[in-house]
Amino acid sequence: MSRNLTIVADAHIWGVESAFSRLKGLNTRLRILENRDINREMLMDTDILLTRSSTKVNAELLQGTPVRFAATATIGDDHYDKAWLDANGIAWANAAGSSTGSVIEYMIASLLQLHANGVISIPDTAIGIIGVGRIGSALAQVCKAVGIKVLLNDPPRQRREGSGAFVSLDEVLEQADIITLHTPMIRDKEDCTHHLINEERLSRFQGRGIFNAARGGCLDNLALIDWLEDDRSRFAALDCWENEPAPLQKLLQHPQMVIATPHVAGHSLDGKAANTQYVYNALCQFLGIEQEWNMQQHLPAPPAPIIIEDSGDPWITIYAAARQLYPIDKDHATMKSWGGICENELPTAFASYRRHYPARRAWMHSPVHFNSKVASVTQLAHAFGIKVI
Ligand SMILES: NC(=O)C1=CN([C@@H]2O[C@H](COP(=O)(O)OP(=O)(O)OC[C@H]3O[C@@H](n4cnc5c(N)ncnc54)[C@H](O)[C@@H]3O)[C@@H](O)[C@H]2O)C=CC1
Ligand SMILES: O=C(O)C(=O)[C@H](O)COP(=O)(O)O
Repeated sequence: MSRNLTIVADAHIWGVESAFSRLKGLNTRLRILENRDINREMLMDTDILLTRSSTKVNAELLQGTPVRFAATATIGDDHYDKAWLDANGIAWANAAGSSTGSVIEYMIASLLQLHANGVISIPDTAIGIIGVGRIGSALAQVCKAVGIKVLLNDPPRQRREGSGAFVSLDEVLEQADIITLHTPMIRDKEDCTHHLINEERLSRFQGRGIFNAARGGCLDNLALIDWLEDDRSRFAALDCWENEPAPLQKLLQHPQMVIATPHVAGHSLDGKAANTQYVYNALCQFLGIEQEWNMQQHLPAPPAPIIIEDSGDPWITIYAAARQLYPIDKDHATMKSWGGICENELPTAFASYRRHYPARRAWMHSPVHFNSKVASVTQLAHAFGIKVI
C-alpha cells in the first residue's frame, strides 16, 4: 500500500507541478501556493514544505505543524531558521551549487559591459572576491583565465585551510580596483556578513567599483550612496538590494549605479531548473525513494547558434557574444526605468519582472560561432565559458 504525503510548494518553483505531483511509490497530494498564502494554518496537514526565498521558515511558521522536511529551491538559505529546525527535528535542505553557473554568467556579462562602456579595462583590473565558496571560486577561476588579478578573502576558509591563497579584508580594500561580494547572509557570530561592507570599510576602500550579487544586506546601501557621491569616478553594480523588493530610489536612480538588476543573477532558465532538481533530489533522498524527474526532459531544446562577426578587438567581439547570450543591459534599462515610479509601485514592478523574467539559457547550451580567425577570441570565449562551434 502506498504512503500518503502532502506537499505544499511555492508556485514560483520552476517546474513545480511536473517535479512534485508524482513521487515514486507515494500517494502524493501537492498544493501549489503563492508565497503570500503559505502560512501556519495552511500547513496543519502538511508533511513537506518547498519554498523559494520569500518564505521565512521558522518557529512562527512551523510550530505545531506536522512538517518534517522543508527545502528551499535557492542557494541562499538565510530565510531558514536552521538552528530552530535542527533543534525541532525538522530536516531541511537548500539547493547549494545549483545556480552557480547563472551567477557567473551574470558577473561576466557585467564585467564585459563595463569594459565595453569604458568604465573598466578588464585586463588591468584587480578584483577582490569576498566569499570564496562555490560562486567565488568559480569566478576566481574565470578571472584568472582572462588575466584579471584576483585577491581572495574568506576568513572561514582561511581558518580551515591556512593563509596560502587568502588575504585579509583590509588588504582587499587597499589593493583591489573592484570588489565583489559572494558570501551568504550571516547575521551573527564571528563571520557576520550583515553590513560587511559598511561606511568605515568603504572609507578605506581604494578602488572604484563594488558588485553585490550575494544578499542586499551584506552592503550598507545608505553608506554606498555617500561613497558614490564622494567621488564621481566610483561605480556600483547591484543585483541584490537592501529591503527588496523596495530598494532605495536614490540608489537605484544614482547615475553611478551602472548596472542595476532586480535579483536575477541566478535566474537563468537552467539555473532555476537546477534549483528545482537539487531540491527534488534532496526530497527523494529524505524519503528514501528513487529519483525519476530530470530537468533535462523539461527544458526547451538548445537555442539556434549565434553568429558573431569579428570586431577587430577581441574583447568587443566577446562582448557582442555575451550581450546576445545575456542582454544584461535590458535588465538594467528596465530597472532604471523604475527610478521615477512612486514608492509603492516599485515592489510590484520588482517582483513582477522577476516573476515574468525572460528565459535566458545557460551559455554551455547556447552555441556561438565567431566569424574570426583571431586565436585570442576563441581563447577568451573558452575562458568565459562560451560554447564555441
Ligand atoms: N543574486 C543571486 O541571484 C544569487 C545569490 N546567491 C548568494 O550567493 C551566496 C554564495 O553562494 P555560494 O558561493 O554557493 O555559497 P558557498 O557557501 O559555497 O560560499 C560562501 C563562502 O562565503 C564564505 N564566507 C562566510 N562568511 C564570510 C565572511 N564574513 N567573509 C568572507 N567570506 C565569508 C564561506 O566561508 C564560503 O566559502 C549565497 O549564500 C546567496 O546568498 C546565490 C545564488 C543566486
Ligand atoms: O539562489 C539564491 O540564493 C537566490 O538568490 C535566487 O536566485 C533568488 O531566489 P528567489 O528570490 O527567486 O527565490
